[in-house]
Amino acid sequence: MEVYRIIDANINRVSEGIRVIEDIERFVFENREISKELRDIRHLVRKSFKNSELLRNRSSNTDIGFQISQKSTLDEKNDIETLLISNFKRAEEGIRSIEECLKILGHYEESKIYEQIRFRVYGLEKRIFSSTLPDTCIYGITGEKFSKGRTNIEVVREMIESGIKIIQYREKDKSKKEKYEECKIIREMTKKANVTFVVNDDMDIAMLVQADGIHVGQDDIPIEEIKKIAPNMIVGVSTHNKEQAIEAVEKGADYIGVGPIFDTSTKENVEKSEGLKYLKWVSENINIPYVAIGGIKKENILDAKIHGGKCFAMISELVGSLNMNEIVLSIKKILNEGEF
Ligand SMILES: Cc1ncc(COP(=O)(O)OP(=O)(O)O)c(N)n1
Ligand SMILES: Cc1ncsc1CCOP(=O)(O)O
Ligand SMILES: [Mg+2]
Repeated sequence: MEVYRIIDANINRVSEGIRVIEDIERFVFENREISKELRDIRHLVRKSFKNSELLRNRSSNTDIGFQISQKSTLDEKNDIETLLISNFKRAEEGIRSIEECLKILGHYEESKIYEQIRFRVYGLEKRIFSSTLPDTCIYGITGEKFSKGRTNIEVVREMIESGIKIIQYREKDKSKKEKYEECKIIREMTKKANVTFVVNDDMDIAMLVQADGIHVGQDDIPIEEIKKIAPNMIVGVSTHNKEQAIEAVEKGADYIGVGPIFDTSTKENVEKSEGLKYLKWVSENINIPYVAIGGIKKENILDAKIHGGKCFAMISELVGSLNMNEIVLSIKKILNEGEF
């Protein structure tokens, strides 16, 4: 029966799609937890039908889709992210197709199971794509004291307009209530502009305004605790040496702050680090995203890049500039990266 052929074809499609994602998570990102979840889903899909029923209706040599796919050049994937996206789509579409076929056959219970599988896959997709920073970025951080008379909100607006894609709210001189009110507004602004929004220190505020992430220091709430109550939130952790970096990765940080790279007077009682030497070590040994921070200016950012820097967090260089567009453009030009 034709409907069984559709189901059969889609079981293969889903399993293959998930297998590609699983291999990337396992071998490229070495994410044991996510690859295990993918393997479980793949096995569930493979075992969900009696093979005999499906195999009787299998006829791949007369499948016109196979002949089209052999000639197609549309599916040439040239980077890991594109490969992940297309295989998620392949798996999700396949599951949906199985769900619908099961309904036609009157198997409503089984169709519901496939619906649940589809939501598990959506959840994984969200986890994979929301938990990483872009490969290269300018990471803007607020600080009203250094903003030459402008408010945090005004500065954030300028950051967004100049194309910064990740912004952290850091404010050491305001009450909880004031910080909360500002974060609420910034959340709205960043959401509209598709900019990632991270809150420094205050987990309660991050949760209340539904920020994308929280950044914590070495003496703040442990990563594991944050993950328990907010599993989808990006967690960034400040690190100043190799031991802290390794520990942050083991505990499940989504990215680490690396620094201070250069001298800075923006942060009081700033920690010590081996700066560029530490950054180079991170670039060679740590396999999660990392953000260089501390005293980064357009005059020294190239040096940080040469030492392995890819994402650069800045406070005074950005908020202290009266022309945000100009400073961001000139930094991009120096980094010679074009689009961020
Ligand atoms: C991207 C990034 N890296 C490091 C820090 C510093 O955070 P923390 O150690 O919590 O110190 P304070 O910023 O709270 O003074 C950061 N905020 N962002
Ligand atoms: C928050 C923080 N953490 C380490 S250095 C630093 C301050 C960064 O500010 P600036 O970019 O002005 O040096
Ligand atoms: Mg902090």
